[in-house]
Amino acid sequence: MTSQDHIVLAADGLSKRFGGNTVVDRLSISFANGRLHSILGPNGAGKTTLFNLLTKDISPDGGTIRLDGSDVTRLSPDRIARRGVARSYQISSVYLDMSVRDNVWVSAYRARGGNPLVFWRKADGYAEARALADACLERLDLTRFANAATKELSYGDQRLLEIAVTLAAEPRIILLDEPTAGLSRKETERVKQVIATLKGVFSIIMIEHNMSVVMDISDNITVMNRGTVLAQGGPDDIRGNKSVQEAYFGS
Ligand SMILES: Nc1ncnc2c1ncn2[C@@H]1O[C@H](COP(=O)(O)OP(=O)(O)OP(=O)(O)O)[C@@H](O)[C@H]1O
Repeated sequence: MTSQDHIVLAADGLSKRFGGNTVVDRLSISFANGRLHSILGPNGAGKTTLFNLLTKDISPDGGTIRLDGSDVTRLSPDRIARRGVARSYQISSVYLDMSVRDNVWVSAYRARGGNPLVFWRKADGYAEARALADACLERLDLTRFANAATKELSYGDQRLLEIAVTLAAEPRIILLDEPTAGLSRKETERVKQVIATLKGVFSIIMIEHNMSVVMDISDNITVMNRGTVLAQGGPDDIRGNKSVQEAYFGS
């Protein structure tokens, strides 16, 4: 077995209802180590709800979640995060008035157990958090903007900064929620290229509507519809899948 065969995160029979509405319906899915696994599906398919369940931001009504084979269904979001699962959100979560480096540094410092509000005391871990922040900026190709105010970045670079902030928690598994939403074609291309460089280093689960991004960089794709799995496979399998074409591409 190679390390890429190792299943880092898996859900089995996962369900979530809101009132009478079953939004995730006995869904089973697994994510392999170091792979980029995209989740596709029409609006309301249950993609974001699946993310919320995997990070335990909400609790399932049924089913189990396993992290490295052990049952984490009842763990808190904090405990899940401490075991290496981190998430970037659809809505921008960076502080616009802070410098680019400080945004990442705050995340690095907090993830290492420090309180960013007392950083001027130069508590233990300050220098390490700073080095980690700089490494995250480098990985996301943002080093040249480190001292700039975040509000001066293009929207595309702000989205990359959000990923840098996510990486500052030193996760093994990252969940990206529509990383190219609202970006121009050029910005989308840049974000796509940078995400591609994270493959292999991290296990990535990505909700994304942009079909060319998904097809170009994904190792695996799951298409969801009405809370269930409509199809799973590599980009070529999904492109050629008739029920996906009918349900999702409308042809
Ligand atoms: N907290 C909630 N309370 C009630 N209904 C909810 C809640 N969260 C999501 N839903 C409903 O669950 C369904 C699935 O929503 P979800 O956001 O998971 O879909 P999605 O596939 O991520 O869609 P999109 O692509 O539009 O983001 C929708 O009908 C939504 O209105």
